[in-house]
Amino acid sequence: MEDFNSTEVKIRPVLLAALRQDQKQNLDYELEELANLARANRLDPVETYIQSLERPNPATYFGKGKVEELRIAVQTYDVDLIVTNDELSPSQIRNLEKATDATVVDRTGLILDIFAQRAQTKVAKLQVQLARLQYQLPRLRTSMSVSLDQQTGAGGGGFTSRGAGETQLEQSRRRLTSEMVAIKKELAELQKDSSVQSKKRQESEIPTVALVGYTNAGKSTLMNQLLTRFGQGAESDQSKQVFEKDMLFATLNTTIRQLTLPDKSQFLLSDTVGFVSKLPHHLVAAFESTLQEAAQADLLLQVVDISDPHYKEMMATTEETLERLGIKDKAMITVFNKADLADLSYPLVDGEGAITISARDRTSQDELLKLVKKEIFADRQEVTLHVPFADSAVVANILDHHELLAQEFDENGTVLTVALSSEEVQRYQKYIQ
Ligand SMILES: Nc1nc2c(ncn2[C@@H]2O[C@H](COP(=O)(O)OP(=O)(O)OP(=O)(O)O)[C@@H](O)[C@H]2O)c(=O)[nH]1
Ligand SMILES: [Mg+2]
Repeated sequence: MEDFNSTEVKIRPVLLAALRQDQKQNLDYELEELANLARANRLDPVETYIQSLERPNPATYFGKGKVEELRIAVQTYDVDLIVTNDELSPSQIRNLEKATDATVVDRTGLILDIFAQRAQTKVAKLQVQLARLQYQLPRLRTSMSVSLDQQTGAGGGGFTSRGAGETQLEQSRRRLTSEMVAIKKELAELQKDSSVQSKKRQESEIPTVALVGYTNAGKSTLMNQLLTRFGQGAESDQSKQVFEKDMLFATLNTTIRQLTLPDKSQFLLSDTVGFVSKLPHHLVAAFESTLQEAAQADLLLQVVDISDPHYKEMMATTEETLERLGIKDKAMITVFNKADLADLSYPLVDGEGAITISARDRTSQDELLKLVKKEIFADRQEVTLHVPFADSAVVANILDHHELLAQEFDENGTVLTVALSSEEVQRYQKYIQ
C-alpha cells in the first residue's frame, strides 16, 4: 500500500549539516524536522554534522574544519548528497559542492521538491512552479559560471566562449522571467473565480472557520469527520472528502465546505496547507492566495498533534507563520489532537480557548462543535417574533435556518422564539415587539 516499501523506490543516503548560531536555538527540533523533510523526499539521513559558529562563513557557510570533515564523511559513507538546515546563498552552495565533491541541497530546496511531488491540482502545480522559478532565478548564475569555468578550463577560445556563455545566461534569465509572468497571469485567471466566491462568502452571513496548523496534525482528518456527519448531501459522500495521509504536506490546496448542524446552524469550514518552520518565503508568496482563506475566517482552529514531543515548537511555528501572513488578533481555539496516541483523556475542554480531542471520536467532535458555536454565534440572542399569517414565507425562511425554541399561534399570526444574530435581529426588527 505504501509506495515507500516498494522496491522501485530507491532510498538515497544523505548527510545532514547544520550551524548552531545561537545557544537558545532549538537545534534538536530543527534537525528532527529536517530529517523528516528528507525522508519525505525519499532520502535517508545517515549522519548529522553540527558546527557552532556565530556567523556563517560567507564563502562555504561552514568553517574550514567542518567542510573538511564533510568531505571525508562523503567518502566514508559513500553518499553524494548533503542537506543543510538553512537556506544557503547560491555561491555558498557552489563552493561547498566543490569542496566536498557532493551535491548540496538546502532546506528550501528540499521543501520545494516535496511540494512539487505533492501538487495535484492545476493551481497548486502552478504555485509550486512559480516558487521554484523564483528560487532558481538568482541561482542561474551559479550553474552558468560553473559551466563557464569548465569552458575556459578546457582551453577554448577564451573571449568568444565567455561571450557566448553570458548571452546564454541572459537568455536563460529571460526565459525564466517570461515563464514566471505567464504563470502569474494564468494563476490570476484561475483564481478570479475563487476570489469572486470568497467575496460572496464574506457577504453572506454564514460564518467561516479555518483549520490551520503544523503539517500532519490531523486537519484534513477532522474536516472529513465533520463532513461525513454534517456535510450537505454529496459532501458527506466519501468521494468528496479531502485527502488525509500520514505524510508531510498531504494537503496543498484549500477546500471549503458548508456544514449544517442538527440545530440547523451553519458555518463554512476550510482546510488548507500545513506549516513547517522556515517555510521558504517564495512558497509563502506563491501560496498567498491559498493561505489567505484563513485571514478571512471568523475563527481559526489551530490543530496540534499533542502526541508529538515537539508539539510546543510546532505551535510556535504555526503562530510565526500566521504572523508572516499578517494574520493576528484573530479568535482561535487550540485543538490538541491525537490524544489517543498520547494516552491523555479526551475530550477535555480547557476553558474557552482549548480542547483536547481525538479526531475520529464523536464525543470529541461534539464538544469541539459546542466551543465553535459559542464563539461564532456569540452575538446570537433569543427573540420572539410575531409574524402575520400573510408573511408565511418569512416563517418558512426562519424555520429553514434556525432551531425553533418555541412556537405558538395567536389571532394575528405565528409567534416564534428563535436565537438570531444581531444582523438578523435588524432584519426582522418589524416582527419584534
Ligand atoms: N491516532 C490518531 N491519528 C490521527 C488523528 N488525527 C489524524 N490522525 C492521523 O494523522 C495523519 C495525518 O492526518 P491529516 O489529517 O492528513 O493531517 P493534516 O493536518 O491534514 O496534514 P497536512 O495536510 O500534511 O498538513 C493521518 O495518518 C491520520 O490518520 C487522531 O486523532 N488520532
Ligand atoms: Mg491535510
